[in-house]
Amino acid sequence: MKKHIERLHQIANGESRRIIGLMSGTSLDGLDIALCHIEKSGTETGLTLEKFTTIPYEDQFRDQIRTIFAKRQIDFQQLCLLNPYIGLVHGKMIKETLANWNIAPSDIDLIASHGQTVFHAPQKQHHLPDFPNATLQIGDGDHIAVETGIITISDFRQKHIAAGGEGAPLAVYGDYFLFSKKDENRILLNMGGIANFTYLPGHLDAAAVFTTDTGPGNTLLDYFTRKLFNKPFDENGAIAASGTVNELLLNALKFLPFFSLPFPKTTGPEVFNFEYVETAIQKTGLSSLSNTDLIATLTQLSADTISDAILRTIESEQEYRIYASGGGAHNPVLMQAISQNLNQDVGLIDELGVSGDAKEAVLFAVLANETVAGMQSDFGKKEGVPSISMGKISFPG
Ligand SMILES: Nc1ncnc2c1ncn2[C@@H]1O[C@H](COP(=O)(O)OP(=O)(O)OP(=O)(O)O)[C@@H](O)[C@H]1O
Ligand SMILES: CC(=O)N[C@H]1[C@@H]2OC[C@@H](O2)[C@@H](O)[C@@H]1O[C@H](C)C(=O)O
Repeated sequence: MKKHIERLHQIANGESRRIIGLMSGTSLDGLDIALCHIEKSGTETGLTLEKFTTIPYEDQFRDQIRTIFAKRQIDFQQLCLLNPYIGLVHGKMIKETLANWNIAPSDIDLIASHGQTVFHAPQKQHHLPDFPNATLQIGDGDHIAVETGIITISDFRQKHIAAGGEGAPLAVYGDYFLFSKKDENRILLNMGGIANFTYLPGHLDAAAVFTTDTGPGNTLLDYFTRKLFNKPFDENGAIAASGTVNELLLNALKFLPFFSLPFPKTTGPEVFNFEYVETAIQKTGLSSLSNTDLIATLTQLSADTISDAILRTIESEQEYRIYASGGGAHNPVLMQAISQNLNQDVGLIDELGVSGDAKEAVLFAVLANETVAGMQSDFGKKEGVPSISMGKISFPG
């Protein structure tokens, strides 16, 4: 309808935009909602995080998603039902949050919805030569738009794949626009279910920006903490701190094709799951391993594989500073182990003015801002960072 196109045109040409960024990641902990006020675009992007909240998922909702999450065999009807249902639930969460904030939906220009990743299958993982990289996020954008009355941009990852990427990590774009700093080489490390980082060179050349997943962040920790301790996660690393790293198992866990693939690469819980750890335990022939030692070992695995990936990216002697975000930044055992491996303090992204818990949701708002109001930014020919706009536009009526 013409009125929607005209509204979009108006939003695109406005001085600034109010965009709600949404993120519901691989940890399935809840929906992050970041209300952002964004001026301009690209490297001139000016961001103010007006409000942020995380709406925790109810157990039943999380369990529904888990029936299909990162599984090769699923009930196809369940997938079909969850696609609109997640969109609807997210839409309701946004409406309730806006009501709590006393903000009318008509005062919001756009919603940027990541959706729920249910399967991630880069070619390096599925090994089927006739098929491209693939990834699937559900929680349909049309449902969010109709439920909230707000124009919604969603499904960001498909264009990245169409342009030669693996569909992730996408944080790199917003990282570059918001956090590049002249004369400081920066590593922005995000530790969610899966860990990834962006390298931002101090000379600011976009063509030298680099990003990759590194492997597990919290996904294995969460799984085994749930299974063995009946807790959702290892709060403040307390369990890991009470255990001892088992070097035999640690080495067996590192013996995985993913870790020897060249960078950049992406992954997910399709690889880093119960079977992966069980296979490694069996290979070691360990007859007994305490539950706390297992958590300590998995924490060290995340720390070592993150540190190793950073060291392989950074040229020796090059100075750099690390800023961490995501739930893993709240785990002092994980943070300390990375700091020890890299022989330097690991800072928090909060030092740069954005809360580490909000960062990913903010970055999707920035991606939507680029889609609607950006001039094309040129990231050169770097693998994994195609110079494209992303997301599909859903109108509310
Ligand atoms: N206080 C804490 N101590 C230890 N770990 C924590 C703490 N708070 C959060 N976490 C970890 O952070 C996880 C949530 O992280 P986050 O929300 O960044 O992940 P996500 O966005 O779902 O994942 P991804 O970025 O991979 O998509 C929790 O599941 C938990 O493992
Ligand atoms: C397919 C998918 O959802 N990948 C996520 C996941 O969670 C962390 C890591 O793996 C990252 O590559 C990505 O998310 C962030 C937001 C990204 O695209 O930058």
